[in-house]
Amino acid sequence: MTVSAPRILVTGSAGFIGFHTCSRLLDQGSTVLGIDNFSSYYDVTLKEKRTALLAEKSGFSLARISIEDQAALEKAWIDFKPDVVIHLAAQAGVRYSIEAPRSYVGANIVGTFNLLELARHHPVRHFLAASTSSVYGANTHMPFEETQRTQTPLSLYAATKGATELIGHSYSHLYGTPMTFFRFFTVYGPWGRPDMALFKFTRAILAGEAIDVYNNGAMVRDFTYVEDLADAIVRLIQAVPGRVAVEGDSLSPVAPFRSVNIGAGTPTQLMDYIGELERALDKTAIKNFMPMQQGDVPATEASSALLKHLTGAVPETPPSVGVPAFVKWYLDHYRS
Ligand SMILES: O=C(O)[C@H]1O[C@H](OP(=O)(O)OP(=O)(O)OC[C@H]2O[C@@H](n3ccc(=O)[nH]c3=O)[C@H](O)[C@@H]2O)[C@H](O)[C@@H](O)[C@H]1O
Repeated sequence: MTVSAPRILVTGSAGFIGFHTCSRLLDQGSTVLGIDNFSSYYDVTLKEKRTALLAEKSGFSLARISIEDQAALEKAWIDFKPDVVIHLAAQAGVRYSIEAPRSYVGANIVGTFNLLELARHHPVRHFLAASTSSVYGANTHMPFEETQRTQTPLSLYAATKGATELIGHSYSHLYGTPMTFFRFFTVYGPWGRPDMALFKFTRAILAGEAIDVYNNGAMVRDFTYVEDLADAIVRLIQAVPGRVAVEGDSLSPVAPFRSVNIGAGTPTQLMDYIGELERALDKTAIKNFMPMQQGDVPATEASSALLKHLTGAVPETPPSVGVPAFVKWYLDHYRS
């Protein structure tokens, strides 16, 4: 699939999902401006290495700025003149939002607001932004459909992401900006985030250390392989919200705005995910079973029907393929 919009501004380009998204866009011939502040939330060398790979591709440029720095952001935006914006920069992590709540308000609320203000004054063809499956919060009706209520977040992380969807909707209504908010479901794969389960477990198992297994392992996640996710993001660029709703659509009745799940709809038990990792590493994990953590949700399962309607494809890579792919990358990256 080709991307007709040639100039794409991607925030969070040094991040896990930003890196994979930029990589795919550049391979398809787009011109990409990456924006990233290289936050020290996790190992900055990983972000530098991802960026070095992007810099080898033609069409990529980088602005090392924070989305909280409105003046710097505005200059970068005006100089680049994007047709499309893909906003992935965020303070991520569900459980860390208990420890460091203020960083979530700054990056997620203020940062997103700055970008929306720029889209208001310098219109783009499509503004796409990352939200999360965590917005479904206390909902228990599975699969999670985009038309469900999302008023019961269980963490500040989820609350800030839900708030950006609401703020986005108001701007889409007021200024006519076409907007799509992606709800990601536990994304994993090569170049992954060191604060997430797969990376933490791999490091611990290889070091002969115990892994912490929350809620005694009684957790379910609709894990999404990152290559599938990047493919869905790129396809959704073309699905500019208009006036006509498709079946099961979350399209706003008053604005060119929708939220869409990016998930496979094939949930996996946490213990099975750990089992895939043990097989890939050929090592049994020492397991430290722990209680439920504050802010966590016990289960997620995406309805992928809307994504299928909009793009013709849904994530298909199962953990039995994706987990070994992560392990191969991890061993190549850290053992060479
Ligand atoms: O889709 C989302 O809404 C979120 O996905 C991701 O959150 P999670 O689903 O929590 O991912 P992840 O850490 O891989 O934990 C996976 C499972 O392992 C459990 N888990 C985790 C760590 C640990 O040490 N032990 C453990 O049992 C853990 O309790 C969970 O059951 C993103 O980080 C987040 O930014 C957000 O986008």
